[in-house]
Amino acid sequence: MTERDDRHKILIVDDTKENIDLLMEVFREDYRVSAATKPERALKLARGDNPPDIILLDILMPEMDGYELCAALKRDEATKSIPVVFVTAVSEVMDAAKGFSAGAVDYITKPFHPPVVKARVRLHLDLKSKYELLESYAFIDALTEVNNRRRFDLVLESEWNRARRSGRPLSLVYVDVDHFKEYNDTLGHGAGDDCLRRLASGLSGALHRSGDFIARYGGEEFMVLLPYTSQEQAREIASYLLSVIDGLAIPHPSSPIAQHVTLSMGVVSVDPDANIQPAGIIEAADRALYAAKHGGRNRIVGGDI
Ligand SMILES: Nc1nc2c(ncn2[C@@H]2O[C@H](COP(=O)(O)OP(=O)(O)OP(=O)(O)O)[C@@H](O)[C@H]2O)c(=O)[nH]1
Repeated sequence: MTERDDRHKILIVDDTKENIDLLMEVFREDYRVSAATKPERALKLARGDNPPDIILLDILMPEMDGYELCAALKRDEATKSIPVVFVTAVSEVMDAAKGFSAGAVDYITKPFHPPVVKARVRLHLDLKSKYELLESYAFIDALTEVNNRRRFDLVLESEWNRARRSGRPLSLVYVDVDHFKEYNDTLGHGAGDDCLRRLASGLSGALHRSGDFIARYGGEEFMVLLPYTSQEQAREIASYLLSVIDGLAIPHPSSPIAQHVTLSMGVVSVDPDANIQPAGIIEAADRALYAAKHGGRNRIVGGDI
C-alpha cells in the first residue's frame, strides 16, 4: 500500500526551466511541487482532479502573460479559489495593481530569498485553509450539523444541471417530522432539539452512496437529494430511511399515530429533459409530502412533476 501524501501542492508556472528549478529547490522538501511551462498546461492541471493549493505564476510568458492566465483562473468556478502569487524579476517592470486586479494575492521577486518566499507561501496556504473552514461553517446547520438550506439550494442547482447533461434521473425526498409541535409541547424545546439532532444523524448515517446528499431545509424538515436515482429506487431508499428512524424508536408520548417519532416523505424523480426548474422539483415534492400528511402521516407518497 502506498502512503498518502498530505502535503500541500504547489504549481509553478514559468516558461524558463531554470526558474522552475530554482523554485522547486526551495519547496521540494516540504510540498508536492509540479510545474508547467505553458499556460494551457497550467489551466489543465488547475482544473484537474488533483488541483494545486497555490500557484506561483511568472508574469512574462510568450503565449499568454501571467495577468491573462491569472484572470482566466479567477473566471473559472473550479479554479477561482486557488491563490495565485506572481513571480517577477526585480529588473522587470511589474504593474502590481494590474496583478492584484487580475486576482493575485501577492507577488515575490527574483532573485529569491528562500525564507521569505517560503513564509509568503505558507501564509497564503494558511489563509486559504481558514477561509475554507469559515466557508464550510456557512453551509452547516448549527443545530444538527448536516448541510443547511443555503448549501441545499446550491447543490440542487448543480445536480440539476448535471442531470440534464448526463440525461440521468435526479430524485428528491422531502422529509417532515410528524406532530413535532406536540413533541415540543409535551417534552420541551430542548428535547425537540435533541430529537432533531438524532433524526439528522440517523438519516445521514443511512445514506451510503457518494453523491447522496442531506440538508436541514427548515425547522423540522429535511431534504434528501439522490443523483442518478429513479423514482422506484428513490422510494426504496425513502422506505429504508423510514425504517432506520423507526429503529431509533424515539419516544413521542403525545403522537396520535404512534408511540415513537415518525416521518412523512414526499418523493419525486425528475426526467432531466423535462422543461422545469429546480424550484419546480421542490414544489412537486412538497405536494407529495402534503399528500403523505393528509393520507395519515408516517408514510411515503410519490409525486409527479
Ligand atoms: N425543538 C425545536 N422545534 C422546532 C425547531 N424548528 C421548528 N420547530 C417546531 O416544529 C414544529 C412544527 O410544527 P407544525 O408545522 O405545526 O408541524 P407538526 O406539529 O410537525 O405537524 P405535522 O407536520 O402536520 O405532522 C413547531 O412547533 C416548531 O416550533 C427547532 O429547531 N427546534
